[in-house]
Amino acid sequence: MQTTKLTKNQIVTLDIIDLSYEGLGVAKVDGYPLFVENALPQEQVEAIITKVGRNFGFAKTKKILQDSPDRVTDYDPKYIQTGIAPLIHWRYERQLAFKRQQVVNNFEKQHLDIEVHPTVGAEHPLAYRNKAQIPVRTVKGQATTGFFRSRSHDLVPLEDYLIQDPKIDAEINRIRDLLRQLQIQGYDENRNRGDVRHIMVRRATATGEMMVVLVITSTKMKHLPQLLAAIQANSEVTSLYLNVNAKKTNVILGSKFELVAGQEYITDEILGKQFRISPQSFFQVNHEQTQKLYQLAIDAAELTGQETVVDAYSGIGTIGLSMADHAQEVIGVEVVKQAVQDAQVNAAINGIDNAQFVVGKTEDVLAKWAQEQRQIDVLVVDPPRKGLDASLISSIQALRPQKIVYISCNPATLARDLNLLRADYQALHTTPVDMFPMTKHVESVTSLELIH
Ligand SMILES: C[S@@+](CC[C@H](N)C(=O)[O-])C[C@H]1O[C@@H](n2cnc3c(N)ncnc32)[C@H](O)[C@@H]1O
Repeated sequence: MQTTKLTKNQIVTLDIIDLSYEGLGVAKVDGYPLFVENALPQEQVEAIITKVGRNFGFAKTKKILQDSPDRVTDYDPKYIQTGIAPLIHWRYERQLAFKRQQVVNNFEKQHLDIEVHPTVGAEHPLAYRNKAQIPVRTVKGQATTGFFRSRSHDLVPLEDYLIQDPKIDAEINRIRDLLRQLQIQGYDENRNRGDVRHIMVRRATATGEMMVVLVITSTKMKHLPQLLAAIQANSEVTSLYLNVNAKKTNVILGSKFELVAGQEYITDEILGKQFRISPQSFFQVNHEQTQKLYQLAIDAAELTGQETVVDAYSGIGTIGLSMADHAQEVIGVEVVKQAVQDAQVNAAINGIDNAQFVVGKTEDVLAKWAQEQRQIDVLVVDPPRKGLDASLISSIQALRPQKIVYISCNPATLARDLNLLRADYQALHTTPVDMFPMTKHVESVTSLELIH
């Protein structure tokens, strides 16, 4: 609670004592926490207060009075302002230690005593993202691409997105130029008007195949045939889709994808296997780090060839299919139907005949299997940020797989779930893997064993 009278726009001198999980510097004024943009631990900054809340406030650095020895100085502040790379001003080794510490802090909150290994860092912490969803707006009369300033919908024009595959950047810039030549307008969200809302591009790192999805407000827009023909003129675009989203909403994609040209999918390669990816399907965004993450999951499963492995939240089947050679059988469970169809095709193109994939919610499917008293030896879970459903924990306790491999993109829900499982499962260790360098996101693999 605020005891000192701080006010918005007040200039204060702050000693930064920590970094929040959001990547903001933490300072305290008479015990009142302030979260400070562009400030690092060990720094002293002059800052302007931007928001004063009941229990905490926000501030923005105006001047650094004392630098952290770990500060990186040669960066463009746009990458912090847009949230593209909120940790870019911190030495990469410090980012890795910070991510490990996030896991440790969350485990401590749940009184969990689990060994946390050092974060597995990336050799290429920039230019790694294989997927982009870039907003298109009209700025000064012409279609413009970029990123929104954090917590706003003000477009910051960009040409270099720093953490994206540069070939994706080039394609976005090329399409933006085509929009300008054809005088096609970007979306105006206040009036729900304009033609092109977003450009989504995915590029398979191993094969170079590129998928472009143009998100438009209506297929009746002017010059659409010319635009589509010009996009296809780049031979690297092997798949071109239209997605119509006419609604006044922040959701990027409409529900229907229409293939305009090329193949329905792009194909990437992970740990020597081919994976076809449809536009609706989840696919890990960092190719280099995904292979490390999956290898850790395979190692944690300690398969002998005899096991029934369940790959829950299986996406296009990447993890299950990477384990299939070492297991008796693999069953994937995934809620997105198109992703399950991709997974089935992926099993076939890799000549894998001991893997099947089921459409459904993991919590529903495993509840049914628990009732049927099915035998599962190894359960791999890779849920979204909200973690495991409470009912899934009960099903796991009924099914009692010998091993669980928990891949998590949110250490808070990971710690919550490990705590719920602790009576039945011992967590052996957790390894954070830096899937999203320069950002605050923390991915990890935890290995658990049934307590008999
Ligand atoms: C973090 S991704 C992991 C996908 C895959 N394991 C991989 O490495 O590419 C989570 C996946 O879970 C799916 N999903 C979300 N909620 C689900 C649920 N309740 N049951 C099954 N799948 C779900 C999403 O569609 C997504 O494909």
